[in-house]
Amino acid sequence: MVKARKYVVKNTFKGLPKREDYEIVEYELPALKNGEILVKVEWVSVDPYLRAYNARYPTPYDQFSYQVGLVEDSKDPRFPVGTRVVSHKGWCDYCIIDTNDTKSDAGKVYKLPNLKGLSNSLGVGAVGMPGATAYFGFLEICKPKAGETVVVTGAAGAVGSLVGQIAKIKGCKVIGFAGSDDKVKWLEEIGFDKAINYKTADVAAALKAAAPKGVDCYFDNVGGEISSTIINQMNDNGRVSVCGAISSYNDANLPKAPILQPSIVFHQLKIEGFLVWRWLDRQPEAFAELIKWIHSGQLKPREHITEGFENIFDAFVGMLNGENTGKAVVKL
Ligand SMILES: NC(=O)C1=CN([C@@H]2O[C@H](COP(=O)(O)OP(=O)(O)OC[C@H]3O[C@@H](n4cnc5c(N)ncnc54)[C@H](OP(=O)(O)O)[C@@H]3O)[C@@H](O)[C@H]2O)C=CC1
Ligand SMILES: CCCCCC(=O)/C=C/[C@H]1[C@H](O)CC(=O)[C@@H]1CCCCCCC(=O)O
Repeated sequence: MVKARKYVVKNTFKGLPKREDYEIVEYELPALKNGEILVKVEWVSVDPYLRAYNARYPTPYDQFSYQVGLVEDSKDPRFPVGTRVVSHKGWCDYCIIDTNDTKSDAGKVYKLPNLKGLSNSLGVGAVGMPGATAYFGFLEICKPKAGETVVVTGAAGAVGSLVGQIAKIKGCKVIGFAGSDDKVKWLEEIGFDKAINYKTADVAAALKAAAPKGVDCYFDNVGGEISSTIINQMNDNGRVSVCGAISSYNDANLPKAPILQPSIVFHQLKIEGFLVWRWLDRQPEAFAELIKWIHSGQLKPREHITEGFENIFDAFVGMLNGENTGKAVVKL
């Protein structure tokens, strides 16, 4: 018998999630049935959607999330012992996965792509859901052209830092907004043409100075007032990819932001939201390209690593508070 631990969400969050909203449950895993695998979890992801989706699920529920793990026992010949898998089984140290389970909206378990020597943690980051989000959400919706000006918010995070670097690969001028001077410094080191600390700058004036000819593409990770300010500086036929709205995930009531309709109409903007699942069947294409760019040095994924099962909650809240530069992951 294998003893396992998992985080159970006990409460619907109010504001920033609190430790007492979670309980760590220890239990014994049952024997494997046909079509099941036993996985020792190695990397767990903490992501903004864990906060954003909380109100949709009646409590208690097991904290879902992406994870990378090693198959230690198997009753499915497609996943032999020793295989590394990516699943959405969440914050736990051991789990049993039904390989045919399609219940999770986040998709079925799959084999970790061949990362050709890169860290397996990238399976929940640059070569996982956040990587696919940056790749498809930017390229398919913004359809950037070389020479265009691209703005990214949440620029030093998992998705934003990849979007900015992909935009540079495509020959664009890239401006990023992030929440600290250290993040700004790193973004300029990895090739952003300009990075701006949105907590200390006059956002409208700083953007006007950085993009005097206006903005062609905006990849929106945060929503709220800063997004309205950016959209109000867009050029004719500009494209906005709305990826998320982390500035409001802890708010019970949505904050007000300046009106956008005049800019949308006069500049004939296209504003489109997306969920990365739209391109699930094309995920291997994104992963192959992202791995190639990382190996060639054109894409530098950074990770903010927390160690230990007991520290997953702190890593989650830390990410919501902006402590991460790059992808926030937990090593078990
Ligand atoms: N549509 C889709 O399919 C998907 C959407 N997403 C969305 O993409 C966005 C980025 O996710 P991800 O890259 O994983 O997370 P990040 O790695 O970017 O981590 C979250 C970051 O958000 C920033 N942040 C926190 N509060 C605020 C605030 N009030 N205003 C502005 N920024 C804030 C912090 O950076 P800072 O220090 O700069 O404030 C923090 O580091 C999220 O909105 C997420 O929900 C992610 C995956 C898929
Ligand atoms: C305004 C809220 C926007 C939230 C955007 C966001 O971060 C979305 C993330 C999803 C992404 O499209 C693909 C995912 O895996 C994320 C959602 C996962 C849903 C979990 C469902 C739980 C389950 O069925 O097990």
